[in-house]
Amino acid sequence: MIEFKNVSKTFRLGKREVKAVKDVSLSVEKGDIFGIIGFSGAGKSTLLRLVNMLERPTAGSVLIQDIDVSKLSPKDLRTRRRNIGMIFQNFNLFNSRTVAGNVAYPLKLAGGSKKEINKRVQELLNFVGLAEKAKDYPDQLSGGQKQRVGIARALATSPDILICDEATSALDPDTTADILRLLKKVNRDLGITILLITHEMHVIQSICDKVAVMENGEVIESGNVFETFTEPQHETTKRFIRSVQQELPSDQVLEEWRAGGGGKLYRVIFKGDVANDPVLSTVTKKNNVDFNIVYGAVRELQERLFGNLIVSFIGEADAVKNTLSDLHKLVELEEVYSHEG
Ligand SMILES: Nc1ncnc2c1ncn2[C@@H]1O[C@H](COP(=O)(O)OP(=O)(O)OP(=O)(O)O)[C@@H](O)[C@H]1O
Repeated sequence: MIEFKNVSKTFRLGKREVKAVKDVSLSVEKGDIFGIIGFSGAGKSTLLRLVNMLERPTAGSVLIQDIDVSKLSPKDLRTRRRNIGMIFQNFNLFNSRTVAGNVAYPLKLAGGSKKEINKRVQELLNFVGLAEKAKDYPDQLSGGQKQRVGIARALATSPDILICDEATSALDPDTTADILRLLKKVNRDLGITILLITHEMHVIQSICDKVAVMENGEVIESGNVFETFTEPQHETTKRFIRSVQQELPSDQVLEEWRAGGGGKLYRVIFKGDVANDPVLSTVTKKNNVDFNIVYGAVRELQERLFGNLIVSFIGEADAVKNTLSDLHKLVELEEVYSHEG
């Protein structure tokens, strides 16, 4: 659907060159929710601007539905752009137009009767849950409602692709969750492929199927979200994952655990089907060992479960040894902390 083939973009500022995107190759398939994550300056916005044809690549090509967009005539470019909806961090609404007026704007540009436009606007406002706000102005809306208008406007011309530029970065956590749910609905119910950029790992974790991690203009890691999350290869990816998933218990929890006698702590990682099974209780029961979950979480990633628990085992030394050996065969296990009290 969207293919970056060895794409580079270099900006020239007088004698200085800024290599914003370096030899990026990525494939976004139809129906994907594809997230590009990176710290500020990584090159994410430049990559998006190459997709909506606001920038041309210095080298390589960007194909959208198999068409090299850098080779299109200005007229074809305008037609193609209608096929790509876009939403922004700061919503970019017209404050002088009503909610309905904002959503109607791209439809008026595309041409169409007043009746058709009104019907479509009503349909879109129903879809985003803002039908009763049609006559309000943007400054009468909350941030989340403004982004809903932005989404309705982006969907007006029935695009195949929706591009989201930090669409939830200006919103509070609850509103972010609402907007992410709406984006998922856009993807599932309308079959629209979504390409988003973000610096927030929880956005990737919540809705993306695939992810690419960018740093210094390069894609340093990419793939399925579940695999990337559970087996990150690059230190920067690990940093992003740590931002949503604490590696170790807090100092306070560790202190309480030390006060209770200490010992050794193990990280137990459950992936996919194993996360549904009572592996810990079965294995510890068999070996006559008790266990204590000091810290941890089981979360859902792409509708699969992923558990990361920090556990201590209490029992005879040999029994604990056997427990560890049995667990090794079933899940990922590593010693992460030791304190002899
Ligand atoms: N029009 C431009 N002219 C010159 N340099 C640019 C231009 N646009 C971007 N850059 C530079 O390219 C690099 C990548 O910028 P880009 O905005 O793509 O990164 P980003 O990951 O989107 O960061 P942010 O999240 O802060 O927007 C930066 O060093 C930036 O200064």
